Amino acid sequence: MRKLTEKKLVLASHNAGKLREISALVAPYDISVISAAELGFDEPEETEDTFAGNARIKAHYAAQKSGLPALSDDSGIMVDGLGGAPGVYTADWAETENGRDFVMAMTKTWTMLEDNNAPFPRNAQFCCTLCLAWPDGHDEIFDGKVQGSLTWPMRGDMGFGYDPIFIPDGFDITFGEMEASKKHEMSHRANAFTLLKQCLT
Ligand SMILES: O=c1nc[nH]c2c1ncn2[C@H]1C[C@H](O)[C@@H](COP(=O)(O)OP(=O)(O)OP(=O)(O)O)O1
Ligand SMILES: [Mg+2]
Repeated sequence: MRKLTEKKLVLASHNAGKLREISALVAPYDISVISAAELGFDEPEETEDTFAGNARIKAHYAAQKSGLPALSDDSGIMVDGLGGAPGVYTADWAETENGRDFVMAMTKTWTMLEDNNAPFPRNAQFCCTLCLAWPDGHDEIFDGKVQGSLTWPMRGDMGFGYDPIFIPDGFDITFGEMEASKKHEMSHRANAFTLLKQCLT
């Protein structure tokens, strides 16, 4: 396992919600971060069908372009009653002509569960793969998950994406209703980051 000796890191994401969360997770480590979005990098096409495959594409792309180590996040929600969909395609399900619409994507997800008469609890898991890549082509990969169930209607306006309908196991509030500091203790992203920490210390 390679450690990050550099004190500068590119966050290889264009998602403001993720950037906010990853910045907070990295904050204690005395590493200055800049996002691929701030550097004006375009988004590479996510052509793989696994979280790790797409995380690798994003991190290596930003590391090559910047000449700095880069950290990417590929994530999504896997819904049991939909055979694990939308999974790697979570962001794609929200795509419209006018950009992403997660209210539409969540409505579609719930409607499909209703149409399937899916039993309760409607279990789902958030998955996150973090990839730390260096300009020389080396990378380290870490996976995190959090189990929970889906609820309807949407609740809470904190967080992003599917947060308003996801209740993590052991709680009675959605990620949309949860303080960021609490989500950072137990989310899929936090769990992957706990493993990544070995590269930072
Ligand atoms: O904590 C989360 N809370 C709610 N929703 C979430 C979360 N984590 C991932 N998600 C959903 C929304 C996101 O759009 C998609 C991942 O898609 P994914 O391609 O990995 O990210 P993205 O395109 O939004 O940003 P980017 O690729 O620039 O990092 O899964
Ligand atoms: Mg993406």
